[in-house]
Amino acid sequence: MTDIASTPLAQTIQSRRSIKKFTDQPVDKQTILELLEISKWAPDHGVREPWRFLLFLGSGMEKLAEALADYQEHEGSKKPEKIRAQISELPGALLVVNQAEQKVKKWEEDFGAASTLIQNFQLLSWEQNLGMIWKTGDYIYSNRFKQSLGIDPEETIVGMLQLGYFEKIPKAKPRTSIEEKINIFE
Ligand SMILES: Cc1cc2nc3c(=O)[nH]c(=O)nc-3n(C[C@H](O)[C@H](O)[C@H](O)COP(=O)(O)O)c2cc1C
Repeated sequence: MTDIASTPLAQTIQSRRSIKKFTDQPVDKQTILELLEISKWAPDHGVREPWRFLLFLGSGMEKLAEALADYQEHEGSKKPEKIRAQISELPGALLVVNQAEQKVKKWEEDFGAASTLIQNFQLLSWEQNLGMIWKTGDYIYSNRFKQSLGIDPEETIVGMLQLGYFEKIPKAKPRTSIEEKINIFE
């Protein structure tokens, strides 16, 4: 019988961690495109492919940094320059944006589909030693932030993935045994 926990996929799922600190190693555009081409094979109700992406790499990070600094300034933050510097220094970021959807059922299905695509992307990237963290700050709901990046207010930002290569893997936060979370009817 196969030992489920020791398959390569099981190992990748369990060892992946969110990464916040990256090395200076640049992230290659072609690698990201290849990873996304595979990640798109996600479960997706109606195969609506609700997503589109904004990829920022290298000096392109300044556009994202500017949008975030502008958002923070508008919100009354005294330190917009801090966020500008933090974001500009990142090797890359990917914004996952879902199409406008008014019906709750479809919106949730689309959010679920994009989330599974993101997890595919996280796991595949992990295999390539490319780390990331999925960020959902308040800015993702801001029309001002959206508009400064050409995102329609009706579109949904599913997440901002800050990404890059890394040296240190953070310790895993403990997870509860599924036995404590399941009711079985048999
Ligand atoms: C929908 C979603 C939103 C998240 N938003 C944030 C965020 O805004 N800031 C952050 O530090 N981590 C965020 N995370 C990452 C979680 O904090 C992280 O996955 C969790 O701490 C477990 O750590 P691990 O990914 O290393 O197992 C988010 C994760 C998900 C799935």
